[in-house]
Amino acid sequence: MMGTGKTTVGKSLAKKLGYRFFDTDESIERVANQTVREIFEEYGESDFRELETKVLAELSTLTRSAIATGGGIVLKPMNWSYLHQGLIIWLDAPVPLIVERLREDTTRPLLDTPNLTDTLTELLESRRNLYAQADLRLEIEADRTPDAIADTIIKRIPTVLKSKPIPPSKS
Ligand SMILES: Nc1ncnc2c1ncn2[C@@H]1O[C@H](COP(=O)(O)OP(=O)(O)OP(=O)(O)O)[C@@H](O)[C@H]1O
Ligand SMILES: O=C(O)C1=C[C@@H](O)[C@@H](O)[C@H](O)C1
Repeated sequence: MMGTGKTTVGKSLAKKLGYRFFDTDESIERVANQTVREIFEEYGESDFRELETKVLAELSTLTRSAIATGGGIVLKPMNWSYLHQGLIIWLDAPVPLIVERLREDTTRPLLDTPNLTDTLTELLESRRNLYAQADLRLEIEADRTPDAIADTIIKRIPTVLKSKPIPPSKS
């Protein structure tokens, strides 16, 4: 979900593990040479989602990488086959915390709304069952630093891997 810390925590996680870090939004912006907002405005959400799937397909072949995805990656069933190439982590932050973090942010077109709390609540509720398909769910509390959250993830990875061994990749 937007603003839960995927990019911030993902970078910390990658550093601690000695992995590379990628962000699907950033990759999309590089490929399209446009911002996410510009893509939404010029071509619409559907074209953005297609680009997102293409980028995810490429990133999912990489090994030793932490990948922060856009919060809407869960919407397309096809994306799940790519997500399942890795270990999927859901950062489950409460709406008031996301509101606090994103109040001043204008980069997310789905949040162009007069009532951020209502919009985020609706979005989260419509996606909750999809996010719940993740391999690991972490409840995000306001006072936890990105490093502390990354440490918790690292501690819990061995247990998750017992029920989901990650297949070797080609690259
Ligand atoms: N643990 C944290 N403590 C304090 N601030 C945080 C924490 N995690 C993220 N933030 C802040 O919250 C904002 C959103 O974080 P971030 O961009 O990492 O979220 P995201 O899940 O990647 O969002 P999106 O998917 O919409 O790009 C940023 O300003 C970031 O600095
Ligand atoms: O949750 C979403 O649907 C989105 C999240 C952002 O990271 C971007 O991928 C885009 O703004 C859409």
